[in-house]
Amino acid sequence: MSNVIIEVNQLTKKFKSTLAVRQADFKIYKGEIFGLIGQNGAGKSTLLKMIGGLVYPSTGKIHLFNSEMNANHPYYERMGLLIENAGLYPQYSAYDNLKFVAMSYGLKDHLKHINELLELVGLSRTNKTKVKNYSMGMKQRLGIAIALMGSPDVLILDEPINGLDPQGISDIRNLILDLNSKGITIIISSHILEELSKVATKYAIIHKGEIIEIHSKEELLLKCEDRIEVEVSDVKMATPILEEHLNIGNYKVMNDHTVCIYDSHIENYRIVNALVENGISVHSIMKHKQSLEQYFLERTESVVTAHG
Ligand SMILES: Nc1ncnc2c1ncn2[C@@H]1O[C@H](COP(=O)(O)OP(=O)(O)OP(=O)(O)O)[C@@H](O)[C@H]1O
Repeated sequence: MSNVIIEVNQLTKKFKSTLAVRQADFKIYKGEIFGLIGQNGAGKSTLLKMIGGLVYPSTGKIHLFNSEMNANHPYYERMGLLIENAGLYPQYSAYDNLKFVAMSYGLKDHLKHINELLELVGLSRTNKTKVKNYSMGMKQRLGIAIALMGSPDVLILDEPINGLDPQGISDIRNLILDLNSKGITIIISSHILEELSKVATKYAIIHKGEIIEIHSKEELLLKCEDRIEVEVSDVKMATPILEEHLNIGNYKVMNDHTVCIYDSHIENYRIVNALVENGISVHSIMKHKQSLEQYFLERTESVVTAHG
């Protein structure tokens, strides 16, 4: 049996003249914590809304549990969503909020699970405290409890740590790991890679509507180690040599004298030899370990690649 829970093929969403998501293609496997990372406006929410059935794709397909999705598909019941705000009733307690959701979704059977859910998200001691007096973190945890109401197999969380204080972030992170250990596949978006890195097992970088890279955690960490910074006399003369003599396409010009090469297989001496033999002075060459955040920012700025 396939472990693929969600598969999107050539998924595109256009809002009038805005291409919010362009030809997204990926699979999410059972048990993963799939991190979607992108700057503001990159298309994260739109992509998650399409997967969650809240926005209809312009073109492309979504398969959930090996079935092609269409509007009103019953498989949507196997997904819990926290996208934008959870639509809480501020004048009521967490318990009452969950009760209202259970009633309005016709999930009467789930009423008996409310206390378990409150326990799970760490809100069991809030008793009659009104939601309007909750911290942002508590509201987010209640939003997650609501998303968990129908005992979903997949949980979609859009920027769940946005605006939270360090304690709130840590609580949500622990909750995500706990839920995942109970078998729930999680899709989570953020614009902070460093934060996502504390939970995600897979990373998709979305930039201007396009999924530009997908990596496992191990691949991403490896990528961050593989940056060679070369300081030369003239960077404009150096880059054609890197391309033509060493077939290096994945680099970024940092300034007039510095170029960063993102290629793990090339030895330093080959770079130095090629440059020097072609009349370029090499002032320094150094392998750098990059922070995840730097890596993400550089990927989503103007990284020069072989194909432009
Ligand atoms: N309903 C809509 N109508 C028109 N344009 C939209 C709509 N929803 C999103 N967009 C546009 O699509 C693009 C992607 O937006 P989206 O909200 O998916 O990005 P995001 O990565 O979630 O950003 P943010 O973190 O700021 O929410 C943006 O240019 C946005 O203005």
